[in-house]
Amino acid sequence: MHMVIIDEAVFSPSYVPERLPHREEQIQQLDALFGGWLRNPGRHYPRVVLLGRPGTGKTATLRRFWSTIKNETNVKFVHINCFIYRNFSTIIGEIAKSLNIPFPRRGLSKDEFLSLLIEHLRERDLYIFLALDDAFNLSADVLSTFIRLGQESDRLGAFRIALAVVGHSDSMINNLDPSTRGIMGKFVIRFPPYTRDQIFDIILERAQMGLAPGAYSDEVLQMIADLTGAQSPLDSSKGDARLAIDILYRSAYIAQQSGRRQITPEDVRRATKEVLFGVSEEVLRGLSLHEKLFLLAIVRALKSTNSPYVTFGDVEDMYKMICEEFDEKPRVHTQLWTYLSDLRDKGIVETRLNKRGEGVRGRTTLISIGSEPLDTLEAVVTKLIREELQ
Ligand SMILES: Nc1ncnc2c1ncn2[C@@H]1O[C@H](COP(=O)(O)OP(=O)(O)OP(=O)(O)O)[C@@H](O)[C@H]1O
Repeated sequence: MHMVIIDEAVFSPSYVPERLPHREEQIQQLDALFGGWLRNPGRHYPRVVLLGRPGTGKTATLRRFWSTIKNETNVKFVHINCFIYRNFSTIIGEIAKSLNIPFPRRGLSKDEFLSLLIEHLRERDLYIFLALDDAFNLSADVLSTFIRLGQESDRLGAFRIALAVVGHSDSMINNLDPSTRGIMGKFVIRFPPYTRDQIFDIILERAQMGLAPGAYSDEVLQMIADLTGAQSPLDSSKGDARLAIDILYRSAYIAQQSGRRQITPEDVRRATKEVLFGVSEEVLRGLSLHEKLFLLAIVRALKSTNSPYVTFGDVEDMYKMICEEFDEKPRVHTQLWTYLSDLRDKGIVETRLNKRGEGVRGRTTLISIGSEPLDTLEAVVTKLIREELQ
């Protein structure tokens, strides 16, 4: 079998790459808030909230930042996954475990546990950089406890704790009582959803590290980037690098299992179908007759090429042929553009502008379908058209 994937490890969820493209600013902000304390800890309480939707690199950025610092310091990094550890006793237990502190499992009050922790830090002259990841899983009460712990840890002479709280949205902080909210106050670093171009850079680096040379083309990476990247920061469902990397890996796997050396657009469609919901038949049924004919034209035009994209012009030609086939009078050019934007809004097709556009009208908009194998889509759309014409 041809090896398409040459390094599985770079696709594992825990892998943190050397470079994190497009997160330079966030790393700098972390350094501004924590760098001084980490290199010479104790004199104040550094704290931050990292906010961004899933897959925007919050955890990776935190880990990358830490790895640039760790050798210079007597601080320990304690990372708590709050999806798994949700209540006070399991979190304090995890902290104790990662510091090798022998802790009684029960029998102490919350305050006694906290005092014991601070006491141990003082005795061993240790400091901790505590990351509460996915902290929206915690109750406001538990989250407040750890935010205040840092504030109060100087009772024994030094601020022994730095805190990073990670979440998806402002509501995690807004739900806290005003005085605790005040402690986190203005220390917020935001992680905007990755745009298509940014996702492209990220998966290109991953492909260079993990896939055989020649196994991937720019076009295939672009296709994944278009599917997963945000078109604007307001695009609320997109911008997830984890999803993009996952689709890349699955596409590579499918190519490899099929005994091919190269990932094809159809591999990407199959891979995407595994991780996203495909287009539902209900949505297709709701399209007008000519919108269905136009969609069928996109599908057929894509099938006739090996490229992930076709131009609007190609589709228009195909549409006219299909109208002839079904004995329908073609709709006018401008109407077709309306269909296209509707199909895009419904998530059935993606569009992008051809950067190397030759400037010929209709040749500059590229259309692709990433979420559904073309054969399935063609069969369903054809069936629906026939039903409607009967
Ligand atoms: N800028 C980047 N460069 C390279 N890889 C990245 C980048 N951002 C994220 N990734 C990768 O995407 C995946 C998800 O990133 P990460 O776990 O940091 O996201 P997150 O924002 O913490 O998500 P969640 O909120 O779901 O925990 C990881 O595999 C990570 O390595």
